Amino acid sequence: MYSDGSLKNLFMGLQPLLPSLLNEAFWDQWMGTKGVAILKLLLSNETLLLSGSVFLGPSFAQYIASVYRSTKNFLNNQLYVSVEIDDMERIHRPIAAFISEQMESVALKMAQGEYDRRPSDFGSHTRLDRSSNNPSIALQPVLDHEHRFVYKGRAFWAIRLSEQQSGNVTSSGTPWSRLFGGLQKSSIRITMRGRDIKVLRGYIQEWIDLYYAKKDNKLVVYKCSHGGRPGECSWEEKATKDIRSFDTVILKEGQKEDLLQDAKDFLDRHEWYADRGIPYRHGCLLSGPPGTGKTSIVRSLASQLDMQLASISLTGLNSDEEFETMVATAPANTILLLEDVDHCLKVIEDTKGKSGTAASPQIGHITLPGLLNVMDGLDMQDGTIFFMTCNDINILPPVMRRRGRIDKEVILDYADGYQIKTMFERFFRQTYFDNNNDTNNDMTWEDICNRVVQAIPEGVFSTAELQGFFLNYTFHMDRSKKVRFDDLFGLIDGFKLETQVERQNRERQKQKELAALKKRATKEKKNKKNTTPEPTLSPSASTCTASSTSSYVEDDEDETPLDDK
Ligand SMILES: Nc1ncnc2c1ncn2[C@@H]1O[C@H](COP(=O)(O)OP(=O)(O)OP(=O)(O)O)[C@@H](O)[C@H]1O
Repeated sequence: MYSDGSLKNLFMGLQPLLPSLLNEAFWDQWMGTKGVAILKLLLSNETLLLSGSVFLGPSFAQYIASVYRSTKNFLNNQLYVSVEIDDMERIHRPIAAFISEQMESVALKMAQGEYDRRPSDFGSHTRLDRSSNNPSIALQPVLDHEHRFVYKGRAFWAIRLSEQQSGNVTSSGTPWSRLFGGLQKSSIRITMRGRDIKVLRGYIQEWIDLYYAKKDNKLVVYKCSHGGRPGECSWEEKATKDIRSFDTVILKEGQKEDLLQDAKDFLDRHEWYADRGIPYRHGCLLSGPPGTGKTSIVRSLASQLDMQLASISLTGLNSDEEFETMVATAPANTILLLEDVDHCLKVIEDTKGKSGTAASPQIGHITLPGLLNVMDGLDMQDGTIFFMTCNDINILPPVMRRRGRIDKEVILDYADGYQIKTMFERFFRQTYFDNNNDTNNDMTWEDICNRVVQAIPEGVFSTAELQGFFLNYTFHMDRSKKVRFDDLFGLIDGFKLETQVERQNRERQKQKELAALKKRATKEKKNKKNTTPEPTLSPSASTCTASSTSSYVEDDEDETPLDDK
């Protein structure tokens, strides 16, 4: 499209040659007299001309097309610069969002509609003015159709290339992963007039920055998506969440402030680590019953530290190598979150004996030595903070909790009096007491709080359970249009019973999931054993011995720990 004018110039340049082409002496010179005689015979004999056209015509047409293509490419290379971005690249999403935005100011006859994943105020000036919460549509160029748009007075051409057309780029996702994952490769090519590709790079970087600027005050959650084969995985931006304010996470007194200070101290000590040659990474372990705020505090900490969150599911990984790659390529400025490690270690415990390779216990496909290696931080980017969460800390082998692997351990247990009171205040004080004259007549706020703390036993309910209970009560108050906390005290016994039943159900569900995971892991090991004559242990695995997860012993136990910190 953008070389048509240049081709015309080329043909104009060839015009002066025409008289020579009509002169027989010119062809004599090129083909010799015999060649010209044969050509004349062919052209004067109708049968030969016809059969020649039928058999040679298509090849000739193909030849002409390929000459056209190479001329076009030649001219493009001289006059235009292009950047092609594979859809597996992390920058693909921001660029696609920017192009989608441009499509709204281009006269399109046809476009591909897709779910609008742009930040909420991205391109708001052209977006449909909608008050509905229904999903909205974004327009993308149709595959293999080029579109011209103008940005800051410069013309750009964008094309989404299909699998067949985008042969030029490769990325972390290889064709194999697409083949096995059923994914079609595609890419975006951006073209601009000019000779210096750095200028185009500057513009594209601007579009990416624009995309992320819209996400300020948001928490971006990245998750890894897996290809079909080990090592084939990449980080994907999964969600953009509102920032969770620090005040809304209610831990035991001083706990969250302590966690925040710990992370800040670490981030301030880059040089300190470098001077001592210690991997600049920081491991934190949060343990406690379900619903005590482990995930919530990590999210909130990420926002407090102006960082994003990258979450890895250990059971979804295909191999130690994949785990290392994920950690090494985690998006910049993110906290790594490994949730429910105890859950994964239970799978290790149950499947390792059956494989006959006790030295290589596995979590799905990753081994305990693999996990420990990653925790040691050699593959981690400088400045990585990772959080592990677990419900039962006793399942974790001591070697995993060693200093230098885990630098900070915090137990988030069932709610104490402080948490009950703080949460109660957050839910009710302003809306149902301070701003409401109808409230409990003769009782002061302190009276009400004291009664609540006395009625709800400490160390029995998780903060998530309390949240559910209080939330229901606000609905009840709103419905009945009455604010009488007396009712609340009467509901506490029922709440205890309900909680008990819910916990039993949750436990049953967890056991089911665990059994399914173990079954999958054992089956995969069996399959592996049948297809591989002798399982090879990774170098890390061969240096380790284990008789049980909890008594896991490592050769390098005498490594210098971080105790001198
Ligand atoms: N300490 C807390 N402060 C405020 N909200 C909390 C707290 N604990 C739990 N919640 C609320 O309960 C829900 C679940 O919390 P969260 O996922 O953080 O718990 P968790 O400890 O990570 O649970 P699990 O062990 O099951 O992963 C969230 O909606 C969260 O807002």
